Amino acid sequence: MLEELKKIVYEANMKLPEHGLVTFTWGNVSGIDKEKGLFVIKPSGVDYDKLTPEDMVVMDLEGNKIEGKLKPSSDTATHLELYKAFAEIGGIVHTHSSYATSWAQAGRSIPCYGTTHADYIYGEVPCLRCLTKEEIEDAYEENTGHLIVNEFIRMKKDPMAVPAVLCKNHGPFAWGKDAMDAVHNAVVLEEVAKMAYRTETIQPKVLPAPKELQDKHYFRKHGANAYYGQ
Ligand SMILES: O=C(CO)[C@@H](O)[C@@H](O)COP(=O)(O)O
Repeated sequence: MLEELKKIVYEANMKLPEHGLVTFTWGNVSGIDKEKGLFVIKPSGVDYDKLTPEDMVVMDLEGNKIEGKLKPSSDTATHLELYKAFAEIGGIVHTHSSYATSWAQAGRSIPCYGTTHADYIYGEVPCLRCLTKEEIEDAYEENTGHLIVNEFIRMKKDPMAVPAVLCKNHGPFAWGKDAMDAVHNAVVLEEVAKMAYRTETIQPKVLPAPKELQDKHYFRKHGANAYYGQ
């Protein structure tokens, strides 16, 4: 079932250690088949060097395992809530990548300090609050998904213009139009987090890049008037 998607999601997962975004098994990637209403996700706690495409787990949007001999990622319910809320999302990545997680642990959103960030992410990468005691104790992963969805709606953020978020005291989630695009955005997020940290270290009083510059770089690559590339 979904052999092609399993292969793509497997390959997307393997990009995480390749890009230095995961230590041990600290991350997962999923991808959705929107027509079938099914998504494929990495199994929980399986070493990347032992992972195969056949190990990928197929889930439906009600949280039922449809195929796979292994347990799905412990973060499956978070992925599920994002897929249910945002139809544009085709792939999701969760990691504990070092710089993005450091910002999340500090409870800081990542300001847009330059065009590297603005080329991919419109405005800051928001850091959301930590879950409450009740939210943690009851359906933790599902509540993480609810928080991301509710906060994006409250902040009127388009998830395709801001394809990443930081969960306080936890770490980043990134997403994209498919699994590989989500990995691409997770790599960008980590680079941007690293650069922002260094920027504040070199100049603690630094301000975000001018709005006009952010707009120019974001919109020359995205939307109806984009002209970047071939
Ligand atoms: O957040 C955590 C662990 O704290 C998980 O996201 C991470 O270890 C990956 O878990 P899975 O192996 O996908 O279940």
